[in-house]
Amino acid sequence: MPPEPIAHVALGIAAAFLVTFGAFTALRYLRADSETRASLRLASRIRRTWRRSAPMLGLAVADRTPTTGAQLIAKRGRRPEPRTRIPAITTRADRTGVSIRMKTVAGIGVDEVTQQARHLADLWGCARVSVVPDGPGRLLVRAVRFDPLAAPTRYRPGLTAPATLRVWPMGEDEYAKPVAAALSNVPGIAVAGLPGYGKTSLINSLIGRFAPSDAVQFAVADGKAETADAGDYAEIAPRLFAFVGDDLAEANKLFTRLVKLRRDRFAAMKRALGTANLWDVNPSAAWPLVILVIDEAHTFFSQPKGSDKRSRELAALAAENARLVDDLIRKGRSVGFVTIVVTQKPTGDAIPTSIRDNCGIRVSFAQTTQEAAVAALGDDIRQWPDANPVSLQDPAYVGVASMRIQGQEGFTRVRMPEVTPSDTAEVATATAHLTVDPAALLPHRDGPGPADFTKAA
Ligand SMILES: Nc1ncnc2c1ncn2[C@@H]1O[C@H](COP(=O)(O)OP(=O)(O)OP(=O)(O)O)[C@@H](O)[C@H]1O
Repeated sequence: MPPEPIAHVALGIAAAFLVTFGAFTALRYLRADSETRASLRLASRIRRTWRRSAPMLGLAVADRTPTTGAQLIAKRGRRPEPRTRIPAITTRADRTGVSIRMKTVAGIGVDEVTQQARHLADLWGCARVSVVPDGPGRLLVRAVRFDPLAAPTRYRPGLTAPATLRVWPMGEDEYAKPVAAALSNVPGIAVAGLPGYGKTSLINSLIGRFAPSDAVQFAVADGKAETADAGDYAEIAPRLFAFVGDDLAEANKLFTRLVKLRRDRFAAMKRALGTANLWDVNPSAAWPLVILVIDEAHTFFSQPKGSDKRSRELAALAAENARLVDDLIRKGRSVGFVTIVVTQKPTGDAIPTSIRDNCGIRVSFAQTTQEAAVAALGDDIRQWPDANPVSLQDPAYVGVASMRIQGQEGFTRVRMPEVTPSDTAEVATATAHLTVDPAALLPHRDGPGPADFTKAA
């Protein structure tokens, strides 16, 4: 074919491609909601201006070594101009902002881009910009248009069982990225914070989310409730296989029963499941994950002052409660126990430090003092002032907690969705038929082997 028609065909193909691409972009824009449209406009601005803004912020390098091609086409006797190399980017917009995938170039990596994060945020008109590695030679830059921590969210649990019990989706971080806490192989979770900042709502989210699964059983000791049929958990009682109020002796009976269950499970598990760790085979209806929530936990552990007979009895019960819960946290992980210790007062005088420090995950809503923040999250929190729960003392931060996230350095603030007691109660009532005492599910010592038991279950 002569050269002219070839050029026409190539131009035609390019034009068709551009028209299709333009139509696709316009359609995507028109179908998006107003928040996503704003993010799409931002993404387009970031791509358009990147070649100019990257060098202005020092995110470009001069490549002085000419390529072979450049040498060949350079005018005789003249050295080719150095090339400016900037990190290549692609963007993806969502409701909250834009995720930018960036390829590193020599000398410009995560540290260099992080140093410019504040300037990038100013340049793009964003609330925040974060930078994390995304595999070798790649970065993920997240630009959020507004502060996700400042906007309360709500979660309404449904009746569908979660796809996995290994993680608990908790909320979103300050870059609107989902945050989940591992439940698998985690012995305990400590939740601390001032009254009214969202601890109960967080527990509602846990119960509401996992109640539809027949592979989870819940027990609650509520130090706020005077009787077992009062307080925050009364309406979800149908989905709890055990429930006690603030009576130390009743709580003692529950913790003793659970330690016995832990031991019996340990004795039976290897034979029945062929493993000493339930997470190797995942919890099931016959071998459910046992979640024990101890709310206002200090009620059950604090030593009363006074030397009269009653005080001495209560002190003995509190010490025994501490010993039993410590046992569950230290030894319960592999047999499928997760103990959640919720308290307004995380300091050593209220919660034994061995219990608190053995909890693999620690979460803190607002705190009034540095001492309480350190007790809740550990000494390292002093080095992360932005995420310190003392700075969360503001009505705008009800529902925001600080925690460590696996694989991420330091502490992160997380916006938890509000889950109302009535929504949780609805799920608990609808799933009440799934409630079973896990002790009743244990195979008898001389009973059926693993295969027979699975059938029986
Ligand atoms: N995640 C959230 N987002 C927005 N608002 C929330 C959230 N969680 C709780 N709230 C609001 O704060 C109020 C108090 O929450 P919650 O009862 O969970 O606090 P708490 O820390 O358990 O308090 P207490 O220690 O007194 O039990 C709720 O009634 C609700 O209106």
